[in-house]
Amino acid sequence: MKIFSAEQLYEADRITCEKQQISSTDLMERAAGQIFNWLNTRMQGAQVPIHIFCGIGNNGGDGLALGRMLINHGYKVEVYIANFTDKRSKCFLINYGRIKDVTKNWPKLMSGPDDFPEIHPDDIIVDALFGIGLTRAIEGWVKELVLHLNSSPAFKLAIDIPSGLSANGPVLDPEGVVRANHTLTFQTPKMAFFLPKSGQFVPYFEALDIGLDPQYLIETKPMASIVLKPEVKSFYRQRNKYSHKGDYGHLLMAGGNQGQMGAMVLSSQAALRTGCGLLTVHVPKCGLDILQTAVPEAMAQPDLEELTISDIPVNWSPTTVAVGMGMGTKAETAEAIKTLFAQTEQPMVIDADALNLISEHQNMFDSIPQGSILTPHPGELKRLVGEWTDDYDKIERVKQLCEKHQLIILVKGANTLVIGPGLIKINSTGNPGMATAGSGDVLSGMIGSLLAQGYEPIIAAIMGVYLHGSAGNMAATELGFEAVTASEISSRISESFLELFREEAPPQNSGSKE
Ligand SMILES: NC(=O)C1=CN([C@@H]2O[C@H](COP(=O)(O)OP(=O)(O)OC[C@H]3O[C@@H](n4cnc5c(N)ncnc54)[C@H](OP(=O)(O)O)[C@@H]3O)[C@@H](O)[C@H]2O)[C@@H](O)CC1
Ligand SMILES: Nc1ncnc2c1ncn2[C@@H]1O[C@H](COP(=O)(O)OP(=O)(O)O)[C@@H](O)[C@H]1O
Ligand SMILES: [K+]
Repeated sequence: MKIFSAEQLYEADRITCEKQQISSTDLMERAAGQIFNWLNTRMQGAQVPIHIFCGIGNNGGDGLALGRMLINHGYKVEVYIANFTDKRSKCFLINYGRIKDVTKNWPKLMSGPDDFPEIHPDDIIVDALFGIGLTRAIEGWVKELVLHLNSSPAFKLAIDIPSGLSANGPVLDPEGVVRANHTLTFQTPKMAFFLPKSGQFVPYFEALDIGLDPQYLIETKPMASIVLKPEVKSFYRQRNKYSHKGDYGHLLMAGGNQGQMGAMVLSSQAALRTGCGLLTVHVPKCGLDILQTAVPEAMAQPDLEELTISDIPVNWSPTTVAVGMGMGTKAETAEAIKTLFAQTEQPMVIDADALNLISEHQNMFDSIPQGSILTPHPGELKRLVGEWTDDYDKIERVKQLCEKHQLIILVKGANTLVIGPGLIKINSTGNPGMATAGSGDVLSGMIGSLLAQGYEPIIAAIMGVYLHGSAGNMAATELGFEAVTASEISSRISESFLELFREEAPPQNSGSKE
């Protein structure tokens, strides 16, 4: 599913009106109609007071149109207008006129806190103050209005986007954002819904189809896109009946040091469960017994050193390499990584301490094989790209690095981003239970395994992140967030593959007869 910027959505609106020969007020009517349908389906005429707070732009126009539709269907509605300027949009004015035609209870013009209404906890608030046209932080008494709404426990429904959030820009004032319980957004979700600083204001959203021009939506390159099951399913490659383990790649995994051998155990198990044909694990001598005992399927290649990694021989040409998990950052390890990069041309997975070493020796960037996948967690990412000012600055820094060195870099967390040259993919699986030690090691093993099986690096990254989150979701469903461990995620990798092919149950017809 594509994510468009506010600018692209305005363009889509314009083209839609042009091609479908409708006015922007007609399009607004369609949009408000979709919100009305959503509410009407759920409320079934219930006389719960609905307070609609409108701004003076088109988001406010949506609110007015919705108010009219609800009034026409007998709902108990109060409409308020934040009358902070005379500069009202055309569609707002048209709908302001139209609502006055259907009710004597005209919208109440608010010009300060004295005009704020009391809201009962069981009422419903509709937030139509600002949409994607927000250009600056909400200030003055309008901000006080936002605080007033936020102080109410009433259910808050935001139209298009919670007021105070920019569709694709940083949060300007976290206090001045409507804390909506649910957001009904038009056509496609907005970037803000998926990034940590702004996403927290959008706990639940639904995208309502308002019939924007399909050709524009298909042909326009989005700013990002969300990875959903059908896309991942389309990447999956069926196994050939006559295949053998040599067909599924030989992954070399290098890492571990005294006290952190578990990382390699987790990665190795995850790699095998993700389907690579052969796995060789390169660990310091002290890790040999641990690995051979915990992961009997893997071959082990001991380092020359007892406690750390000092060389990673690849003269036997593994299909690909995943390096860095629990590896430590000793000087001899840095040398081993440099040699590994110099001797390898194929893309590899680079994680954890290998990333920390690259941060310390920035000239190593030049020798990373092109197409490699870097899997930093937020701390490692900061060391790689420097301190960012906001989520968008973070993305920009990562994009530049990807483009400069032709790399794929993950921005891990809720909604992990997979960023490659010219592309941003947003993962849709995963949960806070996955914020647990070793969960990233499982992910590196999975991506390394997919890479070894011949999936293109960008596909391996997207697929690995999706399946990892899906396995985490199944673990959380069974265990609850707190009890999710990296091993529990790993043990559900098989389920995450099977789930790709599970058909959704058809909707139950509650009115059906026996
Ligand atoms: N046909 C269509 O186009 C459709 C559009 N649709 C709807 O339109 C919405 C976008 O509408 P919009 O562009 O009118 O912007 P909106 O968010 O209502 O506010 C803009 C106004 O607020 C002002 N302003 C901004 N920030 C401010 C601040 N902090 N404090 C104070 N003022 C501030 C700004 O003033 P300015 O920045 O120019 O000074 C301007 O006057 C979209 O989200 C969707 O709901 C749907 O109906 C589908 C069809
Ligand atoms: N709140 C969250 N929601 C979804 N996924 C999360 C969340 N927190 C962490 N994760 C996922 O868990 C993994 C954690 O990786 P990382 O921090 O590298 O773990 P470790 O270093 O312990 O192996 C990442 O894949 C990340 O996307
Ligand atoms: K809004």
